[in-house]
Amino acid sequence: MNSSRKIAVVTGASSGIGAVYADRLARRGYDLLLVARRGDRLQTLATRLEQAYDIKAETLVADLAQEAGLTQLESVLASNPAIRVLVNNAGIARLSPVADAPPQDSLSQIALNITTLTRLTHAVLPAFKARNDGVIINIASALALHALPVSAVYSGTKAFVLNFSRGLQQELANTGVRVQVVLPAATATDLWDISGVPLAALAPDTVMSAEHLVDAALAGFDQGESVTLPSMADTGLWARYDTARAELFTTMQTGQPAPRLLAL
Ligand SMILES: NC(=O)C1=CN([C@@H]2O[C@H](COP(=O)(O)OP(=O)(O)OC[C@H]3O[C@@H](n4cnc5c(N)ncnc54)[C@H](OP(=O)(O)O)[C@@H]3O)[C@@H](O)[C@H]2O)C=CC1
Ligand SMILES: N[C@@H](C=O)C(=O)O
Repeated sequence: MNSSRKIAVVTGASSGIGAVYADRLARRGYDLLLVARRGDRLQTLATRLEQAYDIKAETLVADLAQEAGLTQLESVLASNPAIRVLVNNAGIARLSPVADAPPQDSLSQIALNITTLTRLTHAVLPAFKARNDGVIINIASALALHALPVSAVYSGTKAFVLNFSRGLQQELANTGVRVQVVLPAATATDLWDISGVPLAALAPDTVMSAEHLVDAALAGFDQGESVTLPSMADTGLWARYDTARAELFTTMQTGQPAPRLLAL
């Protein structure tokens, strides 16, 4: 993924994983469009990266959970032919039982983690396909594969990101457009404290740094992985999981109720 003056767009670049993606893509020679709500942080990062890597970094201050901000970024993505990479990273977690949370907590996760990611993908795909070139990196989560009593909605949104990405990978298989989906496990970012579960409550040895996470995810990209679990050492585990998943799907195509479920 080296480039000469192509633009990478990183959503949620004002902190955490997105800020590290911005750094690493700048290091690879990309110009950047950094997007988030906190413009001061975006600008500080943009200035640092321009100086460090001799690239151009622009910022777009936008609330991607609101129509105005999302539409603004969609039109940039659809109209700037230099954009070759989209990192769909912006996301939030609100970790609590559904019964204890206001509906807005669920809706805000669905809006940013699902709707925004989907709309931004729609916005870049026509140009990527027409050029037969482009990269979309979607940040899901280990919780795409797992649900906790406090993560029903968050896990649901990340399961969407995983399945959306895997469907897209098949749709784009015969094109030059690559989609990578990344499933980080716990990573040391601000997300936790904002989510309602403090980072300090996690066992430190279960938490990866954002730098290690992004470097591992990009190493997975470079090695051709389409689904990257950055903290998973045994790739055979994923292979077995995915084989079992595919077998399950195939064996469900019987057109008949399973024998145990036949009415007595
Ligand atoms: N940390 C972890 O353990 C894990 C994180 N992830 C995923 O990684 C991604 C990045 O999160 P992470 O770096 O951890 O968390 P951070 O809270 O550090 O970063 C979230 C980013 O999203 C931006 N953002 C939040 N809301 C909006 C909005 N409405 N409009 C635009 N931008 C917004 C924030 O910027 P601003 O507030 O300035 O708008 C910030 O830049 C998320 O998708 C998350 O689900 C996945 C697995 C594990
Ligand atoms: N963001 C973390 C939990 O809420 C995760 O995705 O693991």
